Amino acid sequence: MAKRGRSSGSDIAPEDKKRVSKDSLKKAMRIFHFVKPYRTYFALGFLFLILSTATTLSFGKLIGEITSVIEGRSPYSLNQVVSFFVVILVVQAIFSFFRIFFFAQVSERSMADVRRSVYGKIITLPIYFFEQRRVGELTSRISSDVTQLQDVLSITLAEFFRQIATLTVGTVIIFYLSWKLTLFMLATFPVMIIAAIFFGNFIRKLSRKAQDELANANVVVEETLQSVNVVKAFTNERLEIKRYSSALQKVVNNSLKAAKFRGVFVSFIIFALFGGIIGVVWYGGTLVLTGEMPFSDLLTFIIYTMFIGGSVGGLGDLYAQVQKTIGASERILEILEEQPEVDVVSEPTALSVPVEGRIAFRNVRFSYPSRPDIEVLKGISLEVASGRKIALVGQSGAGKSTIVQLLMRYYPVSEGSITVDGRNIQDFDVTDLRQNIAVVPQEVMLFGGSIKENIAYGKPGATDAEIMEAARRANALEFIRSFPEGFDTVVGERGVKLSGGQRQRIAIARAILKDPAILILDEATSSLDAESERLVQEALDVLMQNRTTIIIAHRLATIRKVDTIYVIREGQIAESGTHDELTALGEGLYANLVKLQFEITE
Ligand SMILES: Nc1ncnc2c1ncn2[C@@H]1O[C@H](COP(=O)(O)OP(=O)(O)OP(=O)(O)O)[C@@H](O)[C@H]1O
Repeated sequence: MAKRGRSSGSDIAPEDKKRVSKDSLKKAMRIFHFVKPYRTYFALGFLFLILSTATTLSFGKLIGEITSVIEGRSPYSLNQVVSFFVVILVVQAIFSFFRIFFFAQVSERSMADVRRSVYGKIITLPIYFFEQRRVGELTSRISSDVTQLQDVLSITLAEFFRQIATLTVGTVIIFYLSWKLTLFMLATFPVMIIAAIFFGNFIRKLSRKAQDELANANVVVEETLQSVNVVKAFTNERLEIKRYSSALQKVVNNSLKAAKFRGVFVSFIIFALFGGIIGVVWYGGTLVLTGEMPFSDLLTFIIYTMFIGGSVGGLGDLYAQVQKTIGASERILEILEEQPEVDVVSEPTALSVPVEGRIAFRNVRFSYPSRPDIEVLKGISLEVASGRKIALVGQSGAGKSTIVQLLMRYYPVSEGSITVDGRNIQDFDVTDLRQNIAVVPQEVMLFGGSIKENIAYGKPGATDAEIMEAARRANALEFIRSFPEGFDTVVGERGVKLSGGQRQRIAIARAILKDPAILILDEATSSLDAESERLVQEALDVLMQNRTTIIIAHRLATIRKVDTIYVIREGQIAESGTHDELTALGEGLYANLVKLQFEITE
């Protein structure tokens, strides 16, 4: 029944070329409301950031002071200054520790909150949302986009502040030391700033492209590992390696191109920086020689100039970080703003009146949101009285699964209505509705965990006795007991592989435990051996008792006893009636299907 989401390459990552405008910043800032609960930590972190930056900034002055002592122009002794230096170093270390400690508190906790919210939102979104996205794209929201935000909180923000503080305080200090030399030095800066902005932008675009290419390459890995059986069955290992290699080659080409420009950029900055320093040393030396400036001031000046140069160089990088973060937070906010279909915030309340399970489809028309031009259901009307059983038969692609997906409210109908107990399903709380429906799917999916946990998925919190009783009624007790660990046997990806029939009986046990008014059976297309078939059929008979049941039937032998059979053809009901009525039609569709299956099984 479950169809895999259609994936399209075009929507892999919404473009990230966000300009750092006032608007985009303001929008991205909304993500900071996740920081609010931790604002005390944040304030403390910031305080220590200011203190540690101030102590770092004092190093330049201290080195100047030591030179002053050597020149014999200081009232302090060398030991005094050096001891003070050591004290400052220790204090700086303590400040830095607390800065990191408090910022980590904020970033780790708030980002876990972001991840929780994003996951909570994603899992409650309607099915059609997942058909428009790749799973990899969604997981990268929770992993890499949030990591990007986390980096900003833990590193970038501190760096940004440090650079700005260094820039302003440093400039004030050097102005104070010698305005002439400062003006001389500042002459080199505009060149660097213009180059930084120009190159920075360009390099960022290139890196972004390389990142996209890497994401594309990862999609190959993800898809093929997920469906490794298919790859192997078609012996397409070589083909996939080739596909991955060519995707990787694109990554390498792009990254190398970006690296070339980054190399030019960095060497230019280094050249300009040291060129500036040489110029400053030359001019400063002249000032010292003419007696306009003491040598220790020149040394202090040079150290601060280096500080300032470093922060200007770093600002370009930080700008890129900020841009990336805006992109990341916009993508996260986009998901957070989606409309969920399930409310997980308020406690679920029990329905005031239990559902009886009367189902009616009235002239239901439907197109999948991903393919609005193709009408899959073209006016389906059917009724099932409470506790009755119907079967949907018809060729593959006729629309059988779609009918039950609409009943589950995975998608809204385009026209017409579906009612349960006379009430439109749109008016139900979606959780209430689905709590009253159990599905035994074609392909039973087991979660990694014990058999007990897998059965309890039908009713979280069920007691051991309830689980065992459900397993017994589902004819599953015997095979479960045959495992040495019994109910604690781990199944799923890393555990014991269960056979198709065993998995189905687990699904039946789940449904028995859930005890819903409405049951949907999607018959497995692959047939089981006679013994398994008997066990499953017996379990199903138990499960179906007193429940409204819709069977998506592939093997007609199993539906002889149902109350009404609906033959679906191209989204319409072509025939309906009991098995006997329909076979009596002679040249009818159902009669032909029966003949066909009969011939095949013969
Ligand atoms: N999620 C989807 N998005 C778009 N089209 C879909 C989706 N699921 C099914 N379809 C299309 O809707 C039509 C009906 O599919 P449906 O799965 O309901 O058929 P079915 O009768 O259950 O077939 P089968 O017996 O093979 O499961 C098909 O043409 C199918 O391609």
